[in-house]
Amino acid sequence: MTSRVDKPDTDADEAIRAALDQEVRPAFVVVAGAGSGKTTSLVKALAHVVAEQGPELRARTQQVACITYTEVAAREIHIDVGNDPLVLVSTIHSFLWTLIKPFQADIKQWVATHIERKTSDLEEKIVSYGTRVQAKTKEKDAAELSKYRSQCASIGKVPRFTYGTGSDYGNGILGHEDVLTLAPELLMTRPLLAKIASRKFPFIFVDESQDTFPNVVECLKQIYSSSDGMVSLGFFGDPMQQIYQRGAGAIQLEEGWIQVPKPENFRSSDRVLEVVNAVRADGDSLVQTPGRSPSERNDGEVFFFVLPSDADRTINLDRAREWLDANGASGCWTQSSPDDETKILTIVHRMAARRLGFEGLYAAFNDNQSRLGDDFIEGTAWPLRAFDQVVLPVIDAETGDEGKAIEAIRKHGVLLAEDLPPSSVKAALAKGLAAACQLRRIAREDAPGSIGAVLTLAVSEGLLEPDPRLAVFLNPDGDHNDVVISDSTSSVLNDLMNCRISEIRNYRNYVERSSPYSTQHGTKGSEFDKVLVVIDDEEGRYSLYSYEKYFGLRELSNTDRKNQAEGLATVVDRTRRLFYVCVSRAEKSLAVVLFTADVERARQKLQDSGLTGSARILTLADL
Ligand SMILES: Nc1ncnc2c1ncn2[C@@H]1O[C@H](COP(=O)(O)OP(=O)(O)OP(=O)(O)O)[C@@H](O)[C@H]1O
Repeated sequence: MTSRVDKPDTDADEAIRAALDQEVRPAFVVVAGAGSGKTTSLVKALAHVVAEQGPELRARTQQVACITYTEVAAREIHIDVGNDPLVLVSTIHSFLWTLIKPFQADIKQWVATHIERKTSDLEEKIVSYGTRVQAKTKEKDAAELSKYRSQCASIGKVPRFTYGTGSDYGNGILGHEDVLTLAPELLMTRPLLAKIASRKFPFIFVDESQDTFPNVVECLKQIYSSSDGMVSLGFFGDPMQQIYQRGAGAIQLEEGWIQVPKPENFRSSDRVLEVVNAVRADGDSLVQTPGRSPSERNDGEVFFFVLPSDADRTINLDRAREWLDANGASGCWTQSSPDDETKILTIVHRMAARRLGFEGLYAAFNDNQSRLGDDFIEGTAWPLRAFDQVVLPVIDAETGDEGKAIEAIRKHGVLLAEDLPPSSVKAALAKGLAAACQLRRIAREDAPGSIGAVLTLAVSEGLLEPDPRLAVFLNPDGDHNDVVISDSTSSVLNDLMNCRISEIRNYRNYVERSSPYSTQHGTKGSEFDKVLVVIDDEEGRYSLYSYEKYFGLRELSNTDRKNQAEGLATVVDRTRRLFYVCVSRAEKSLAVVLFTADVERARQKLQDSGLTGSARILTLADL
């Protein structure tokens, strides 16, 4: 087991263990700030259950469930507990699917009702057409209606539903979104299912609970309450770090639940912690105390830069980094090696996209009025999954590691499917390797449109079993012809096809943190020695975030005021939370660079805001 398990115990760890060891197990909620060791406490709790109750749980073929937000986080936690199969660490989607997949009849019924609802909604729309409805819209609606009717006719014949990323009901495939709606609905309405789930998983822990969907939280509560004290349910989260729009935020405690505080911050130096607390003061005003022992504490350092948002941004950002090199106490801020300890956090925007070479991709997702634009910024857009799963592993295999390419094709394609007769394997392999060579050639040439070329080739040669939405886009009359995609999704896919393949790699490097740049979203849960947060609203193009509004440099819109009056999350709340996540990633040193039109006004506002603590605020004149 790794060092997270060996970290010294806190009061919280003792309180959690006491809760886990009770005969009638209470639910508990660990609510604490950034760097307080929530994930560490979760890992210690898992290790405790394995050590104390492992043999009993194994004998009853029960498992300990741990739900995390990403597959990367799931892998890390599983390693922490020695990859013990007793512990099932998974994302929300796959955990929910594990719970419901045996109940195929219930799933089929849900799907039938779901399609019926969509059909009747559309029928209603069609009968109430006004005189101004265009022929194109009528044609589109009629085509959609016939697809729904065809889906309805097919589902009776589906032997078993499986789970992919996008749905194709007629072919028995449920998508991510379906599982997120269907599983909570089944667990809430069928008491037997919740009971069975509680028997299988007597311990259920949720990390990053603030970003878990509210209906999932409700169904976990249902599993807990249906178990009569046999299930231990624990949430580990921080409402201030909720950065996904659909997250639950704070978990409401029910009667008899225990709230476990963790008041310390073990991550950040004193100066950084001062800013972390200042940013939080306007939110829920939770104040953290330094958690490290006096011998391990250090002052650290924080700098704020206010620079003009003109054409010289990139040059001036470099000047700020050079200034930090020369004047900061913590060494080099300018190296661009992936191993370097400086992390540069920017929000995904056109400027970063231009600088890092994925501007076309950025435009495809953000200029088509599609919800996929938000997913792109958050790093979760489904059309890009095919690249992680197959296209990039196959292209990367050029260096001689053909094994990884074959493994990816076997897992995500149809060419090397498990049921392939042994006599056909050799020919299929040869076909796959030839297609892989072609993919690499297209990638090397990297022409505009190479994304469309690689996807079309990977699908037609069976290297990739596409998401049904991508499949119907590429081949409207193919196997997934009943799948409906919206106009905005079609526009995104159209523009995506025209991009260069290198843009995907540049974007991936960026969101996956392997370049010195990271997205402000993708950095959640991580920590770095030195953090540079780059803030640039780019003329206020986003609706979700605005640092200018957050710092009081731009007026709130009428919608913002309306949201505020109704007690809904505003752009300022969302930006504060994102900023909190960013500044709290720093262990030793933090620098914040704000690009803005009126430097002097911004400098003054920052000064008055109290957010900068005792940090220096510098402008171009100081560099
Ligand atoms: N009890 C402890 N004693 C000393 N160091 C600790 C302790 N618990 C955690 N740490 C260290 O503090 C840092 C933050 O821990 P961890 O990632 O678990 O916090 P977190 O609350 O989950 O963070 P965040 O919410 O910001 O992602 C890590 O470097 C971890 O090793």
